[in-house]
Amino acid sequence: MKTVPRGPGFPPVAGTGRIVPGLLVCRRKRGAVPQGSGYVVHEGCDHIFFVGFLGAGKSTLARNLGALFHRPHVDTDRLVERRLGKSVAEIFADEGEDAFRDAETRELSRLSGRKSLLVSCGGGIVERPENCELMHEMGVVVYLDGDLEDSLRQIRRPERRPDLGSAEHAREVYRHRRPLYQGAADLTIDIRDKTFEQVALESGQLLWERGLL
Ligand SMILES: Nc1ncnc2c1ncn2[C@@H]1O[C@H](COP(=O)(O)OP(=O)(O)OP(=O)(O)O)[C@@H](O)[C@H]1O
Ligand SMILES: O=C(O)C1=C[C@@H](O)[C@@H](O)[C@H](O)C1
Ligand SMILES: [Mg+2]
Repeated sequence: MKTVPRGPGFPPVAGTGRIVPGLLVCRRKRGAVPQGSGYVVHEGCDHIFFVGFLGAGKSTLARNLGALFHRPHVDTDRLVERRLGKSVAEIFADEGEDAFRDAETRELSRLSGRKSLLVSCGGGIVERPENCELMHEMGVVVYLDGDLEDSLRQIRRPERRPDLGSAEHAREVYRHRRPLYQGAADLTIDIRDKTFEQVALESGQLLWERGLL
C-alpha cells in the first residue's frame, strides 16, 4: 500500500460534521472527491482489519470508524454466514470448525478485490497463519487488546457461541490466542477501562495520524 499524505487535523473535517454521543461524525457529500481536502489517498489494497478476542468490540469499532471516516465496513463472520446461508453456530454444528475456517479464509481472500474496507474479523481469524499473511498483503492489522472478563461480559447470547464453551475453555483460548493477536498486529489498542466511544476516538486518531484512514 502506498500512502499519499495529506494535511494535519483530526478528524477529517470536510462536508458537515455532527456530534453523536462522544463521537464527531463527519458527513461527506456523496461523490465528493477527496483530493486536496485532507483525505488520504492509498494506492493498492488498503483495508484495516480489526482483530481481538470474542466480544472485544471489533464490529462496533469498525462500524463507528466507518461512519466517522466514510469507509465501508464488512464483518468476516457475516460474510461467511451470507455465503453459506446459515449462522456461524449452524456451520459449526453441521460442518465442523474446519469447514468454517476454510470458508473464513475464502471470504478473506475475496476482499483483495475491494478497496478501503474496515474489516471486523472473527475472533479466530489468527488461528491460521495464512489468514495473517492475507491480512498483511491487503492492509494493516489492528489488535484490540482487552481483558477476558470484559469480553465475556460483553458477549451477547453466549449460548449461541460454539467457540466459547465453559469459562475455563474461554480462558484457555484467550491465553492461546493473545500471542497470536500480538504477532499479527501492526498496531495495538489497549481497550481496558475504556468506553466504546473512547476506543473509537483513540484508534481513529492513531490510524489517522499514521495516514491509514
Ligand atoms: N457503545 C456500547 N456501549 C456498551 N456496550 C456496547 C456498545 N457497543 C456494543 N456493545 C456491546 O458489546 C458487545 C461486543 O461488541 P462487538 O459485537 O462489537 O464485539 P466483537 O468483538 O465484534 O464481538 P464478536 O466476537 O461477537 O464478533 C456487543 O454485543 C454489545 O452488547
Ligand atoms: O473465536 C473464535 O474462534 C470464533 C469467533 C467468532 O467471531 C466466529 O468467527 C466463530 O464463532 C469462531
Ligand atoms: Mg463482531
